[in-house]
This record gives sequence, structure tokens and C-alpha cells, in this order.
Amino acid sequence: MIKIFSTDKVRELDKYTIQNEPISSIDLVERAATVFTSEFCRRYSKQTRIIVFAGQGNNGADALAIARMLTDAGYRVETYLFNPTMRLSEDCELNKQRLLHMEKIEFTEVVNDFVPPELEERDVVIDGLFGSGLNRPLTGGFAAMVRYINQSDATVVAIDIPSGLFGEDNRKNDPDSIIHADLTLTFGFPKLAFLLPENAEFIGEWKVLDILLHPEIIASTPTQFTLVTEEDIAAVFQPRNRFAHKGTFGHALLIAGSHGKMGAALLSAKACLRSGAGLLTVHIPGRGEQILQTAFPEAMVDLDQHQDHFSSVSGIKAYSSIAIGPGLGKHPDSAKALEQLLQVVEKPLVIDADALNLVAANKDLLKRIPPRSILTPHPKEFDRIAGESSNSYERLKKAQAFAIDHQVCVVLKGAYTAICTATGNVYFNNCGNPGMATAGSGDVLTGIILALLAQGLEPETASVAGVFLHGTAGDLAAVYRSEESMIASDITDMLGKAFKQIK
Ligand SMILES: NC(=O)C1=CN([C@@H]2O[C@H](COP(=O)(O)OP(=O)(O)OC[C@H]3O[C@@H](n4cnc5c(N)ncnc54)[C@H](OP(=O)(O)O)[C@@H]3O)[C@@H](O)[C@H]2O)[C@@H](O)CC1
Ligand SMILES: [K+]
Repeated sequence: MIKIFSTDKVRELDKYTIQNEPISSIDLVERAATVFTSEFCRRYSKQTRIIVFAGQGNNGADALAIARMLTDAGYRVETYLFNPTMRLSEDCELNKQRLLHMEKIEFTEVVNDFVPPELEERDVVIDGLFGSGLNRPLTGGFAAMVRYINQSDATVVAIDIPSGLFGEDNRKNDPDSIIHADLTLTFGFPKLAFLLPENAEFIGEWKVLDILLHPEIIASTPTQFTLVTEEDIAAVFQPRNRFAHKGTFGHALLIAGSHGKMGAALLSAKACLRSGAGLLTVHIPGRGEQILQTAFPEAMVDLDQHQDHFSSVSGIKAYSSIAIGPGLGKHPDSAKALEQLLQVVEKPLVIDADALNLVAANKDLLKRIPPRSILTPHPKEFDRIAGESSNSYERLKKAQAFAIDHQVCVVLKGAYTAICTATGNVYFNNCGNPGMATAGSGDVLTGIILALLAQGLEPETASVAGVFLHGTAGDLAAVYRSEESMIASDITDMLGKAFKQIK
């Protein structure tokens, strides 16, 4: 797991490292500038004209150190230090002196009026105006500078975080006063803001650079937010016991499909079978029998009394895990049948798609959802259940609170799917690609999670591992098919390879 700390916490980690490694603050800045410079040199040639914009704090200190190191490495660097209040942080002042001691430098300290340099498409701007010390939206001269940089065609590389962007909550920020970076090289940990879709235009590509903050304090400082890695998931999948039989891997029940939406049931069923469930029964409306039996001889079928939609289900105690929703439709009979199911079911359920919409239409049902159930909404479905949000930060906070209030697991789907648990933790998934934003992709995810639950994984683990498997299979499908051309069943087809890659 990669911890995601708030910018306030990162400041504490910096401080602890300085005191206990020990290392002086200026040397920690030097360390940050060194890793930044080596990553930068790997990406941009020495023929590139570099324009460094430095601010008054330690983000500026980094920028000035980077300007020095790039000059040393043979780059042509022009540096502008913005110092309108004539007050530099200690490390910034020191790095200014170090830069001034160099022989061939182009350095301007801006105190009052400023004529900005012409920026061209082939130039690279290094943005070191503000980092984690930003404490209010940018205004005045700084906002004007940001707009000037944004209007240029130059490539922009941000130090730590694009200037003007807060690490977490940007609801009250002014989007016109935030740097649009092409690349953000950040120190130590990803920032929460990097994972929210409305910030993508500011951050561009991002990469975490290790500045060796103290491992003890990293391990002992709690955080609710983490980024899932492949090693975390590899640990989930143990080798199968040689004496295992199909009963060992559970019997899953999928309640899905309605007239015109049988495809969703098929997609979900196939993904469940491909994700290791021992047995699968699919409860579908009568008319779907032939379709399902022909497509998947491996699955058993439990037919609804109704030909076209879900109207009742019985015998649910026999199943190790149950998912409901893909292609279910919103018929009033189905709403009643869902209510009845919620009255009798004791195990955690996977609730997806139309089942979520039925819950949204009758919020009383929320109280009946068994504890530790898994809800897998995309943002619009979540808004229907929990109310509109003004942006994805607000939605994330709501999902986190919702998961705690209702003691469920909310899998909020997106580019970085967020798995919010009943204890308040949020696990972000970092794999997958935009090609997966295609019809039926969510049905596949439901089938995967259902299978993992059937095999005895805890709901939170099944959600985190399921989302990771789904993303990994999607990435493999994109290599084979391209993001444009892939369809949901391509994701399922790659599940085998995804398992092999992870294990
Ligand atoms: N040893 C370390 O600590 C390490 C730190 N590192 C680096 O330091 C960065 C954090 O540095 P930082 O804390 O000095 O904050 P930074 O973002 O440079 O700016 C603070 C200045 O901005 C000002 N200010 C704020 N908002 C403003 C606004 N809207 N408009 C105008 N002014 C505004 C604020 O002044 P104020 O007016 O609030 O008094 C203050 O002067 C971090 O991102 C990383 O790059 C790494 O090198 C690792 C080691
Ligand atoms: K910056």
C-alpha cells in the first residue's frame, strides 16, 4: 500500500525526518532537488530552453536548487524568483545565494513590476512558485503569472504540486489561478488531489519521487487514504490447495437480466466463472433460459416466475455469495422482490446497477442492506443514492461517510476507483484505462467481486482485489485490442492473464 498523506501531515513527516534522521532542512531540499533533476534530465534534452519560476517558500527553494543543478548539468536555464514581500524562507534565501555564486546564470529577482519572458512551444517551464505551503487561492500578480504560463504553449513541469492547487480540497479554489502542468513530479507521496478527475487538467502525468523520509514515521503515521499496489493483491491470492473441490470455492448466485438486458447477466456471469467461483447459479427471467444455457454450460440457471423481469427469488441460504443488479431493470415487481430479498438475506450482498437505482428510488431500503455489503456505483448512481455533489472531492467525502453510516463498502467507480470501507478507510485503485469506460464493464466487475466473495474473501478484500483484477485485465485487453476497440468481454477474456500476472 502507498500511503496518501494530507499536505499538513507531510509537513510533519518532513519535520520528523529533519530531527531524527537527522538531516538539515536545506539538505532535505537538496535531496528533493537532486531526485527531481535526475528525473527531469531523463526526460528533456540539454537543447531545451528552461525557464524556472521560483516562489518565496521552500517550493521556491527547490526550484532554485534545481536551476543550479540543471545549469551544472549543461542546460540553459533562466530563473525568475518572485519576491514581492521581500521575505524568503531560510532555505530559499540560501539557495538564492548558492545560485548567485555560479558563474553563468540568468537570474532575475522580481519585486515589483515584471515583464514576463516570451514562452515558446519548445520551452520547458519549471513551476516552483508554490507547493504544499499554499494557504489561500492565488490572486493578483501570482494569478496573472499563472494565467500567463497557462496561455503559453510551453511544456510545464510542476515541482511537488502545480502552483495554486491545494493537496486535498479545491472546492473554493479558482481554477483560472492554478498551473496547468504537463508533468508533476511530487515528493514522497501522491497527493489526494491527484486522484480526482476535475484536477487532471492541472496535474497532467504525475510521478512520485522518493526523498527518503523517515521510514518509522511513515509506518506509524495513520492515514485513511492509500493507493493499492500489485504486491498487496498478490498477497491476497494464495496457491490453491491440491485437495480442493468445487465446493471449496463457493457457490455464487447472480440475480441479473431483464427483457432487453440479458447481455448484462451474461457478461457478469462469465466474469464470475472466470474469477474462480466453484459454482455459479444465475437467477434470470424465464425468457433468458436458452440464451444463458447456450452461452455458459458451466453455469446453472434458476428461472424467475416472470418471463421478462426479476419478481422473486427463494432458497438463498444455500449460496456463499449473492450479487444483484446487472441488467435487472426497474420494474415495480423487481423493486418489491429486492425488498423481500433484503428482508431475508443475512450475508453481505453485492449491489450494482439497477439494484442501486431501485435503492435510490426507495431510500428506506438502505436500512435493510446487510452490514458489509458491497455497493458498486458509478458517480451518477452514487449521487442518486446520496444526493448531488458539486465535485468529486465532495462525492468522495460523502461516499466515505456513507460507508461508515451504513456499515457497507462503497466501490465508487472512476479513473481511480475508490473503495470506501465501513471503518472509514479509502483504497484507491491505480490500474485500468479509459478503454474500460464501455458498456458492460461494470457488470464484469460485479461478476469478479461476486466470485471472490464466494471464495471466502472478506468483502473489503474482495472489493479491493476485484477492482484491481478488473483494472489489470482491462490494461491487458487495451494492449491487445487498443483502448478504442476493447469491449467488456475483452476484459473477461484477459482475466486469466491478469491472475497470472498478479500471482
Ligand atoms: N524541508 C522541507 O520542508 C522540504 C520541503 N520541500 C518543498 O517545500 C514545499 C513546501 O514549502 P513551504 O512550506 O515553504 O511552502 P511553499 O508552498 O513554498 O509556499 C509558502 C509561501 O507561500 C506563501 N503563500 C501561501 N499561499 C499564498 C498565496 N495564495 N499567495 C501568496 N503567497 C502565498 C506563504 O506566505 P504567507 O503569505 O502565507 O505568509 C509562504 O511564504 C513543498 O511543496 C516542497 O516543494 C521539499 O523540498 C522537501 C523538504
Ligand atoms: K509548484
